[in-house]
Amino acid sequence: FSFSPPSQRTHYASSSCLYSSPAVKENEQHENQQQQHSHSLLWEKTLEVAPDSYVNPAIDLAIRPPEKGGTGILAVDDVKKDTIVLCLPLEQVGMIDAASILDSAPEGEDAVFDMLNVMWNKGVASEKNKKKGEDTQEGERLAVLVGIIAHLQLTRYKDKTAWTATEVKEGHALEESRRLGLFLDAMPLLPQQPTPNNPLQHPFPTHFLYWDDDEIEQLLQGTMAQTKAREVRAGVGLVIREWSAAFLKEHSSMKQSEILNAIFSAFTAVLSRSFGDEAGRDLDGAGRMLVPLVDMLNHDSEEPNVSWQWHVGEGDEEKIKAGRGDIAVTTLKDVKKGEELYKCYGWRPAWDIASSYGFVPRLKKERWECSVIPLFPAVLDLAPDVIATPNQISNDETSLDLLLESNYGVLVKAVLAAVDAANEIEARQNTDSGSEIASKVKTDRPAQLDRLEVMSLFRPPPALTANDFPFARRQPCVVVGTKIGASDQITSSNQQYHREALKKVLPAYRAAASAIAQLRLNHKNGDSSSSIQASQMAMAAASLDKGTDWDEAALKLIRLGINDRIQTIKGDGKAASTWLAQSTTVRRLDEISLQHRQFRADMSSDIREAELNVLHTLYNELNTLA
Ligand SMILES: C[S@@+](CC[C@H](N)C(=O)[O-])C[C@H]1O[C@@H](n2cnc3c(N)ncnc32)[C@H](O)[C@@H]1O
Repeated sequence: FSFSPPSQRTHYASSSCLYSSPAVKENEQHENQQQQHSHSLLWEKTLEVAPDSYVNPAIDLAIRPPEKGGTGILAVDDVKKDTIVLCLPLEQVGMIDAASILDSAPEGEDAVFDMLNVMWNKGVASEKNKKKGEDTQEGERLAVLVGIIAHLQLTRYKDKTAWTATEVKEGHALEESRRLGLFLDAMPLLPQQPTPNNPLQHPFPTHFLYWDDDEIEQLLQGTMAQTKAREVRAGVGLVIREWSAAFLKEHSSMKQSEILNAIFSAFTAVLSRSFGDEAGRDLDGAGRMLVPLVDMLNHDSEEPNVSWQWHVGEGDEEKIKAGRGDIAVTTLKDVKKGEELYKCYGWRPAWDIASSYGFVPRLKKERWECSVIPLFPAVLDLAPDVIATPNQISNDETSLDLLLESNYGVLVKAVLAAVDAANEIEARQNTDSGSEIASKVKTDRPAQLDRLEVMSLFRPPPALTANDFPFARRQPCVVVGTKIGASDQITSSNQQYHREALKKVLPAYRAAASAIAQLRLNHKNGDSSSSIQASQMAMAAASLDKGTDWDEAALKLIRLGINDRIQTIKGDGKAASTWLAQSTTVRRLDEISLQHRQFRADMSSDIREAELNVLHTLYNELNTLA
């Protein structure tokens, strides 16, 4: 990519038009030029106002043409391993976190801050009273940060575009939006109304929040990305409803669509640029914050060459807790002149990176990926004769399926309890025998995959019973991850990872097999209302129930489940091309919209491919196990 020194740098695009067409119309050029300077301005100004900041002379900001991925940080000279290349004192650089901005907001002055304060305090209170195993309130606190950004950006927009004094109210929002102005400018925002000459363009067209509903449904059909995208979009819908009164009050002179745009783009900014607060300052480290400059580092999970950490002297823990530490970026290896600096945003599978960051990392050699396998796949195919005579099958299938459906909560809890029991036994056995290989895999595996997670996907109603089930139902799935390679080559260490991944989820399938057996039995005995006995499932999962060989049933369930997933994800493999073809024939879209569609179609293929890769890999391994 091109890089020119600061004095004569060509300013291309900020993240706000990362993916938009390089062919800018003339009447948009002035506006874009303003945006084009935003990252460099921010870079220079941040360092100027933060006298204790440090930038190694061997690095500089790289602003590249939009098609090359926007801003990044470049080594302009060789840098040795373990060198600090950037160190920023949080106190001086204008970082944004919810707590500090809300703490200084005077009560009763501003309806948006008041509302966000209530939401924040509710989150904090429930976090404190949280029982073990309950979900954290991270989503809500992330939303509060979004609300703050949207509010400050709208205020900044009015302030910058010279609205009248009555429309730009003096107060905390105006002060903060001026203090953080350049940082806010470097985030995506699109408050203007579309006009025939200036169509509304998405500030971040690859982000799921900007896909159309039919794109989510058609292109992502069956993938985990679809579930995640639906969740994020539903969450945004909920907060918008909750926030609309306060936002309309504070920004009464703005159009509703402008407020909506600001909230949407603030969501993409927070999802794609915020950090977890590792200092634990904000209750268990669940709070998020935005830090300028450090947020210009792009992602590489396979070969990151830098990492960031809190930088404090001995005895400075109190400083970190109060959000006054330095954030330091250090090289992990020797970096050559001209190379870009990449950090790893954390181990996250393709669908997850896509839903936060709006891109799918390309696989260069091997990486951790995950997919889900249904716990109760195609239950009805298992052995219908056990529950009914052939001519009763369709009715009885329906009722057995209903039984699974109505026992959903109990089932999932029982499966998790069963897995805990099995893990305890395994842990005891491991301490006795001290398995070296197992412990190597344990330390290498990303923490997310070391715990078993059950999540819900939606599945369409079965064909036979569509009339009885005109609604999509939840399907409990187990998250399974393994290391996959860019090629088909399976190294022996990879094989070990696949095997461990299957071993990890086996207890869940033992429990599921036991549950299905119990439900069938109840059903056969005419007792369709009894719930499943968790204790029995736990015994089956841990193979304490010596009388039954649940392993065979469990392996069969996994195999069926993997097949089920492969068919669902593959089933719509043609969707992207059909859908793209419609763009020109049916929809007659303009060039930019077509380009965005192409981005989305490509992303969806990458997401599908990553999930299918995991599933095929595990299926092959299952065959060697059996
Ligand atoms: C924290 S920002 C990094 C700076 C960003 N490039 C910018 O222009 O401001 C994260 C965003 O950068 C882009 N990004 C980061 N790593 C990337 C990669 N490996 N490939 C493509 N885009 C990437 C994505 O748009 C992502 O949402």
